[in-house]
Amino acid sequence: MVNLNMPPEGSQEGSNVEVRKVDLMDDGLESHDGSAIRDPMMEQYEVNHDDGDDVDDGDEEEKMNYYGDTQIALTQPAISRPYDRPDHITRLNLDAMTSDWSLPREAPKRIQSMSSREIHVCKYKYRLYMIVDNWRYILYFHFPYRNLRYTVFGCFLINESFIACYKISNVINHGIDESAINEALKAAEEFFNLPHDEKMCLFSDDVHKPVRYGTSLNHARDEVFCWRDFIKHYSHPLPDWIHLWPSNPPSYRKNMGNYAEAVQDLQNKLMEMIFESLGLNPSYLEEEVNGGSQLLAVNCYPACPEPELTLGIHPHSDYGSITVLLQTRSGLEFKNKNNNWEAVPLVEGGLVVQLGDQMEVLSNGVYKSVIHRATVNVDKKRFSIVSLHSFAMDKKIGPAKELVDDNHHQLPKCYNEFSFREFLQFISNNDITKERFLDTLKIMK
Ligand SMILES: O=C(O)CCC(=O)C(=O)O
Ligand SMILES: [Fe+2]
Repeated sequence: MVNLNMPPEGSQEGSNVEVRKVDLMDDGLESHDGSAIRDPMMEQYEVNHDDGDDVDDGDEEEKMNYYGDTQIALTQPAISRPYDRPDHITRLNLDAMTSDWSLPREAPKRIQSMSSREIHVCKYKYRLYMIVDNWRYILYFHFPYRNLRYTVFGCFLINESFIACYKISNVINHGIDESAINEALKAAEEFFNLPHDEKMCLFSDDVHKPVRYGTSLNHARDEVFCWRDFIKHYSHPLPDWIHLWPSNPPSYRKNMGNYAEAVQDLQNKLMEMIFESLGLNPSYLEEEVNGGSQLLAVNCYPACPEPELTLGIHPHSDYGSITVLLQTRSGLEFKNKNNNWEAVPLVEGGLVVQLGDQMEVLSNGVYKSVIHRATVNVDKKRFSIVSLHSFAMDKKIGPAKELVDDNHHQLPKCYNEFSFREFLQFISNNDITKERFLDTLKIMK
């Protein structure tokens, strides 16, 4: 078997996605001539068998394979089926994308002047700042909101075991009922169990559609599809969108709606804390935060016979302010400070919170949006419900003026402003696995 995990020739950490031709004959399997060896493990995933020819001849059946609900078909043209790969196969560099964790210039004066351990009594009771190695660690204690316990760690919020798990957070005691979580997950599972044709009624590759079912990031452009199905829909304010959501399974709207509202409430609290941690007023942009957009991405990652050859979702950062993620099993990974992939541990009842591009821009680079990806596993399906929060579609977000000091060249403005609509425009026209939207906003000085 060809080792597809070998780095492509000439590739290096820091480069964007690399694609290369792979000599499929090396694996000793006949390639795509209609007599390919079929792996019985794979067989069980496939409903829409193709006709065995190797060209995209427009066969209706083959087109269905691309987007079929049995996910082996979703990634069929890409990297997951050695017996079925066309000769011109391309593959993902699973290490694609690097994070720039450095502060844009020097830390803001207010941060510089803090001693390395300083306890503040603030709205949320005690806050402990620790500045280590130019990194800002902020821990909150005794947060009164239904006993929420978490840690703000660098750019991420984590639970109290911040050594084991850094730069991304699991929030516990978040106040969202276990039953709301379980019912939302049940609705997700039932939705993905629906017949293929029914789900395909919602299929679209138009990223502007308020409700859409699909796979991958950009169906029209992606050379390699992800090993996932998703249903995405706007969710806030709920009455504006819920009537567009799937009407089947019958409990979907109610269960997913309850969860969406609870997470929206949680994000309001989290945003207050994050602003406060930046030295801004907790009610900074309050109206815009409350009136912003919430997009639920409900993901299903089926078991994958060759998980090391594919990904559930390509490396990317989220466009918004914060993302609140519920996962049924581990699989989420993020790029750490050393540019290595690190798994986010599964914390029972916990919600993962990570910061997105809008927060990096708004904080003028003090906080960084996290590059993350989802892996898949060999024998178990995984679900995630990802609540992507952002400011309103046309609200331009730039660095907070309190965090910019152009006059004294202490902390120049490091990013141009952008709106959510501009991000959508970008992903419609570009392959975001090759170019990071955020990089287009950086002001080089
Ligand atoms: O499912 C996951 O763990 C990651 C999903 C994700 O990053 C996204 O939907 O933006
Ligand atoms: Fe994401």
